[in-house]
Amino acid sequence: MKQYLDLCQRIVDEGTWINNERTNKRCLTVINADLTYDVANNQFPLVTTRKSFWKSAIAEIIGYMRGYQSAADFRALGTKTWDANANLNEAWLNNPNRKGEDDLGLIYGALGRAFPKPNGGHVDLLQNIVDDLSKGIDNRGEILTFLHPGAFDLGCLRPCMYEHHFSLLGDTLYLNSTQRSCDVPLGLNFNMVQVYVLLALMAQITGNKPGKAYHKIVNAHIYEDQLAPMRDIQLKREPFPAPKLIINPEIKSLKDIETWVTLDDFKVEGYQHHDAIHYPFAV
Ligand SMILES: Nc1nc(=O)c2c([nH]1)NC[C@@H]1CN(c3ccc(C(=O)N[C@@H](CCC(=O)O)C(=O)O)cc3)CN21
Ligand SMILES: O=c1ccn([C@H]2C[C@H](O)[C@@H](COP(=O)(O)O)O2)c(=O)[nH]1
Repeated sequence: MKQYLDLCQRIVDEGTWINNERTNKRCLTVINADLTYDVANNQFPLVTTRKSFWKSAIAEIIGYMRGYQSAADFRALGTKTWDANANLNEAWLNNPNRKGEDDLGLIYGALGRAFPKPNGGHVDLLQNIVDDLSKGIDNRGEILTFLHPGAFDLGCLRPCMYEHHFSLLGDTLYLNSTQRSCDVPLGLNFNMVQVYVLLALMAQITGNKPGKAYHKIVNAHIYEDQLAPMRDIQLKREPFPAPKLIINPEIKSLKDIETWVTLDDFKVEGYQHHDAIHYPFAV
């Protein structure tokens, strides 16, 4: 939590105003931030200085692991966070590749579960990584990438957290996740949870112990209409201790995640938080 608040404060104190053409909003921006999550000791990085809707964050990462490409599928799992990008984003609505209501196109897992090969066919990157890690193999390239520059016009949004690189030291699993663009008040609140859960789940289904997760952010920003609540409300609050995340131990394989897992398989214990703050969302 401290590292999150330090980043928010750094943006407020040292950020540069940058005009963002896509959203037509100005963003107070810094370049480069490195966050670390101690998954081994269950230090769940949940924001406590406002109420966090952590179940939505977990629904997103499960949807990415399943390769979802429809906002309706994300809603069925328990989050509405992709509705605006599917159905209110002007550029996407005018894109001839959009296949109708709720279509997100080739985003995140839709690529990671079927990455197109230059010579034809697809690779299921996630399945390959799970297979290797389950056998104790780390080929020093266990990389789940969602970034395909040739597919940018086939999806509603380029992936923000675009790469997850897994590493094994003995039977301890590590994760390095990279994010190109980060909406710190809204997106990061979710992305921290997702990096943590991805390492915890991957360790659990491959029979390894979770170690640390390292989260690199390149462009970290606060939109102009989010600045006042961040600076004058959220940053004035005292954080509470980190809660614990409990994952159903019956989740044992990627198939389990693909088939029966729901948000009821995740519980947070000891979550003390301040009141909700409703930040504006830039489409
Ligand atoms: N501008 C922008 N920021 C983002 O963080 C973002 C995007 N766009 N587009 C793609 C996804 C969608 N994400 C979202 C979308 C909505 C919320 C949001 O509204 N969060 C509220 C309530 C969530 C709920 O009730 O479930 C929050 O208070 O955190 C968060 C992340 C993250 N990503
Ligand atoms: O997981 C996510 C997804 C999106 N975001 C934010 C970062 C930006 O504010 C927008 C994406 O806009 P681009 O113009 O494509 O950079 O969404 C996030 O923080 N986390």
